[in-house]
Amino acid sequence: MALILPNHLTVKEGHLYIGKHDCVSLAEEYGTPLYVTDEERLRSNFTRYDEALKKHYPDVQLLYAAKANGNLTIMKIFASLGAGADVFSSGELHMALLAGMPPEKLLFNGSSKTREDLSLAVEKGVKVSLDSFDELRQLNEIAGEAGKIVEVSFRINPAIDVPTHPKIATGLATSKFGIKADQIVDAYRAAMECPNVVPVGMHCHIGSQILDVEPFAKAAEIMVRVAGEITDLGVRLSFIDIGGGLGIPYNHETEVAPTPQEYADAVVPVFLKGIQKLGIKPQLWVEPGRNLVGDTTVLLSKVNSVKTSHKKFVNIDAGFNLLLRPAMYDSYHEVIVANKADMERDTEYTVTGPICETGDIIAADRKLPRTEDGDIVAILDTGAYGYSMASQYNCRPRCPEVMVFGERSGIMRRGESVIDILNTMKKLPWHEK
Ligand SMILES: Cc1ncc(COP(=O)(O)O)c(C=O)c1O
Ligand SMILES: N[C@@H](CCCC[NH3+])C(=O)O
Repeated sequence: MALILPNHLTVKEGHLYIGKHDCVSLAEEYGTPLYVTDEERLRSNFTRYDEALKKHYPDVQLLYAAKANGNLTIMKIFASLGAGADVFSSGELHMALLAGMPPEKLLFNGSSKTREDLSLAVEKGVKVSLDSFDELRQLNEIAGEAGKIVEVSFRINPAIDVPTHPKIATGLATSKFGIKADQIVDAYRAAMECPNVVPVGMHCHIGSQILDVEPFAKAAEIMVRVAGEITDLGVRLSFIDIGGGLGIPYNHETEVAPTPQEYADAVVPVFLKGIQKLGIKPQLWVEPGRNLVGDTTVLLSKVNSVKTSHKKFVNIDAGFNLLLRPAMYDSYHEVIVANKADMERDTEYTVTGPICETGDIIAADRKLPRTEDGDIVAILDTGAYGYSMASQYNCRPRCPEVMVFGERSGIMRRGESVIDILNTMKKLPWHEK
C-alpha cells in the first residue's frame, strides 16, 4: 500500500519536501538531527479546528495545550490566531504570556502544583483548574494573602475508558487526575465557602491520541450533567472546558483519524443540548495539542551506519533523546528516506538511535528503500510531544528547530552545545583547590 501524505509533504524528483523545501537541502543547510515545522500547516490546522467548533457554537475558545510543543514561535502564531493556552507549569504560563496570550484565555492545569505555581497564577490573574481539596485550601490562602480573588474550575474525573495507550488515558477512574464523581458537588460547595476563590468553570480531559469521537461525546454528556448539579448549588458557570485529545493518523497506510469537524459534530451538539436544558450559556473551552501541531513537523536525521546482524539495522543520529514516543508508548512514526523517497521500499530495517539503551528504537521492522550511510531519513508527525519531551541523555545536546514558511526557512530554536550542558554544572566549594 502507498503512503498517504498530508498535503504539505510531497515527493519531487525522488526527494521529500516539506512545504516548498527539500528535506535533503534543509539537512545540508542546518545539519542533523533537525526538527522542521511548516508554518502554513500550523495555521491551517488551527483554523480548521476553530471553524469546525464554531460552526455549531460561536462562543468557543481554543486553549492550545502548550505541552505538545512549547516553542515560543509556535505559541506566538497561535496567539495571533486567537488562541489561549492550557498551561501545566509556571514555565508554560510564562511562555504563554510572553507569546502574547491574554491571562483570561489561560487555564493553569495540573495535579501537583507547587505553592509557587499557585502564587504565579494569582499574580498574573490566570484561572486555575483545581485538582484536589488541598489545592483549593492552598489557593484560597495564597489569594487571601495577595488580596485577590481567583476564578477556578475543578478538573472532573469522568471515569471514562478510552481507546488509547494506557499511559496517556487520563480520565480513567484510576487516573491520578481530577476529582471523582461523588466528591464534585462537595468540591464546588467548599469553593463557594472560600472567600478568595470563585468557582466559574468546569474542566476535564479524558486522554490523548484518541481516534474515536464517542468517548468525547460521552465526556461532554457527563460534563453537562455535572453542570446541572453545580448550577443548582448556585455556581454561575462562565466556561466548560472539555479538554483535548483528538488523535492523528501516525500510520499513513492503515490509520484513519476523525477530522476536527467530525469531532465537533459529535461533541458540540451534546454540549449545546445540555446547556440549553439548563438555560446557561458558558463558553466552550477546548484544549487541543497534538491535532494542531502533530503533523506539522518532521525530524530529519542522518544515517550513521547500516549493519546486518540478526536483522538489518539503520543507525541514525536521532534517538529517544529527541523523540521519546516510540520508546515510551511503542508509538508508530512513519520513516521516509528523504533522498530516496520514490524508490521502492523493498528491504526490512529496524531504525535505531544513538542512545546507549536497547529500547532506543525509532521504528522496528519497516520496509524502506535500500539504505546506506549518509542517507537522510525523515521521521514524520513529530510536532507533538517530540521536542517537548526531548532530553540531554548521554550528554547529547538537543537539536535545532527550523520553521519553513513559503520560500523562507529559519531557526526558531538554536541547537544546544555541550558547553550549554556544561554551563549548568558547578564545582562544589569543598572541591575547590
Ligand atoms: C489537561 C490537558 N489538556 C490538553 C491536553 C492535550 O491533549 P492532546 O495533545 O492529545 O490534544 C493534555 C494532554 O494530554 C492535557 O493533559
Ligand atoms: N506525551 C504523550 C501525550 C500525553 C499528553 C499529556 N497528557 C504522547 O506523546 O502521546
